Amino acid sequence: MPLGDRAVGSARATASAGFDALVFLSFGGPEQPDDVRPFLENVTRGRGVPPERLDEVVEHYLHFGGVSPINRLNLDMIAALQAELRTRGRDLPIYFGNRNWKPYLAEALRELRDDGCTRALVFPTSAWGGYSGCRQYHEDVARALADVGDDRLLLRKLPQFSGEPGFTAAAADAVRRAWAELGEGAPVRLVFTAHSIPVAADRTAGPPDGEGHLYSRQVADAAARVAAELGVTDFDLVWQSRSGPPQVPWLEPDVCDHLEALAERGVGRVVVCPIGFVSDHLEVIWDLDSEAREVADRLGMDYARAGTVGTDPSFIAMVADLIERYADGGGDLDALGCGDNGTLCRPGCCELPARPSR
Ligand SMILES: CC1=C(CCC(=O)O)c2cc3nc(cc4[nH]c(cc5[nH]c(cc1n2)c(C)c5CCC(=O)O)c(CCC(=O)O)c4C)C(CCC(=O)O)=C3C
Ligand SMILES: [Fe+2]
Repeated sequence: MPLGDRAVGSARATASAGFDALVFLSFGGPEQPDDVRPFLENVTRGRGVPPERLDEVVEHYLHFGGVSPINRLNLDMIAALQAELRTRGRDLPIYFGNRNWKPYLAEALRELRDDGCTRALVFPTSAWGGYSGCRQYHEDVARALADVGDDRLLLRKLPQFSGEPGFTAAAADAVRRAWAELGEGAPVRLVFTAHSIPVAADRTAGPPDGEGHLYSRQVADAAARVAAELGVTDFDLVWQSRSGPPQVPWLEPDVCDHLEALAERGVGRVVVCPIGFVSDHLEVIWDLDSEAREVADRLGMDYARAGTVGTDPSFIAMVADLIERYADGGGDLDALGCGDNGTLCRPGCCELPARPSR
């Protein structure tokens, strides 16, 4: 741009830096039994997930009629967010797009472009850094843009939000409700859980000049902040839903193994808080409400699962705050996870480690 144009005035520069749409970017999930296999193939392409594991996961989805709750839950969040933005006088249109299933991100981009929008903020439904939680969403944006092939589009991904007080406040409220379900009685052990990832992927999570382990550090920080809000000093952090070949190490302990260990130590009551996920999607309702609950029942433990933040007003307000911080072109563009058109927040950030051969 010629210097003369730049000197026209900051007012114009600010106005032109504003955003005219929001893209709500999520994981996606099947809507009917026939979707399950192709969906899982999308998720695991090139990832070395053993076929036996996929067969098991197919069964989990079929147990719920081949329908993941994730799309409906995302639409609920979108409705709540739209309402919140409206009450703030910010009527940004919201477009819904996914990584692994319909509606795909590229469809959302075509739709917003056809509606005359060119500059969109992207809210990803992951709070975390790391390859799966952050970098892969940048890759989704880059791939969808290449697919749509319209170089007028600007997509700015919002940063990782695991450190936002509204996120942990909403999770703390959900733990309080789960506690209330158990009622008075013996002490209750508080157990946080998040999606396991390969140990090697955790090691490379974060900027390459940092200490790595960004994902597990963020999860541990968020858990500690929720516990602090509840006045709990002694709690556990465990992992769930591991896949991949058994000889590849993933973050441990697994939630079910941990319940066994707690029972051996005489713990009789637990609240499990799925801090790693924003909605009650399949990995929550299967792995925690079916598998882990069954283990707890067998061990004679009282078990309550805290809700996810979902449409909790303090979580939705946090998302709206985040959007407003960036909507007029402001906000910290160096914040971890923030990037334009699929550009990584740091070069080499959250590298996907080479997969060990079987
Ligand atoms: C860190 C993380 C998040 C949290 C951040 C975020 O929210 O993005 C997350 C979320 C989710 N994971 C989900 C589902 C699945 N994840 C899988 C596989 C994997 N997840 C991984 C990591 C994560 N996953 C990894 C390292 C793999 C191995 C394959 C690979 O390297 O990519 C598989 C394949 C089968 C299996 O092996 O389990 C499925 C079906 C659903 C949707 C559930 C629904 O349908 O309701 C959601 C929200
Ligand atoms: Fe996953």
